[in-house]
Amino acid sequence: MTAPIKELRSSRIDGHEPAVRLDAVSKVYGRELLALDRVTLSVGKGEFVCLLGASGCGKSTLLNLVAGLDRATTGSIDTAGARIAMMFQEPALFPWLTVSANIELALRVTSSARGTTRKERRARAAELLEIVHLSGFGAKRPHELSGGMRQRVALARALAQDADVLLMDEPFGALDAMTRDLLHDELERIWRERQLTVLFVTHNVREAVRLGDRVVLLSSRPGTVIEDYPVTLPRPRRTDSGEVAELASGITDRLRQEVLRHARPARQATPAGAVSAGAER
Ligand SMILES: Nc1ncnc2c1ncn2[C@@H]1O[C@H](COP(=O)(O)OP(=O)(O)OP(=O)(O)O)[C@@H](O)[C@H]1O
Repeated sequence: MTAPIKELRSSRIDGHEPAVRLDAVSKVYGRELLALDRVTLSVGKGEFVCLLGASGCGKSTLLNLVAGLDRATTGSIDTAGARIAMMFQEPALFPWLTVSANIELALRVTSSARGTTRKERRARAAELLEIVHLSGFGAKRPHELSGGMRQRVALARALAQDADVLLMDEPFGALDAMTRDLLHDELERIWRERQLTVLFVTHNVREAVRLGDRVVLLSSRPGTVIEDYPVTLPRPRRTDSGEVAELASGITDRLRQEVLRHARPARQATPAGAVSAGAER
């Protein structure tokens, strides 16, 4: 029998050895657009941290900086030599390649798979497809799959990179609630089995509570950490459970307060409807 997830997790999280550490990180775009303002945040090895905040508060910016796709203006980011993979709302698969070939391509540039033969990469791709419950779909093209299946392929491709840290930017934002629920279960299983560290951006407060060990709230732009909620509810959780709803409701109130605080002066200066509704989603 497998041990309850809570027990398995605690031994890895209690040490709090950081996998990702941001220290007073600021990001200025151009001359004066301050997107992030002295963000300090630590994500422990094996921890699942969800990042919430109003639209435009700098969540994607933060992930891009951690991924090394862009540089912080000031402050420091330490990823302790971790291998990092990123997943977006769009699966961004190559449409002319089969599902298997999309994953094999990722394997070709992964150091641990370097020097392997095509046959070995194909076998490894089949294993990864099995992990995301897509056995038998390797020969399909992306357009033959549903949105949820394409996101599973994107997840398999991220796993192909042998990552320790998975950065996820609203990966399930475009999916229907049922598909999203299934993917939550699968992501949780994979996170546990592969001992991943996950930093997960979402606009959906219940999704954050469903998945996270912690839910970190950023202020409206410039983004800075304003709350850090530990989520101690036992796993697996259900998005529609009373406990998840209760905690999510408290976080939503805080988020709404923050959005309104920021929106009031903007309302006077911008046309009606221009104020973000990010917190409502
Ligand atoms: N490459 C860029 N150049 C200039 N400004 C940028 C760039 N990327 C983001 N910004 C600006 O930085 C701010 C933060 O953007 P970012 O995309 O990180 O926010 P977000 O919280 O991820 O938004 P959303 O929730 O809507 O996806 C926004 O005002 C955005 O317009």
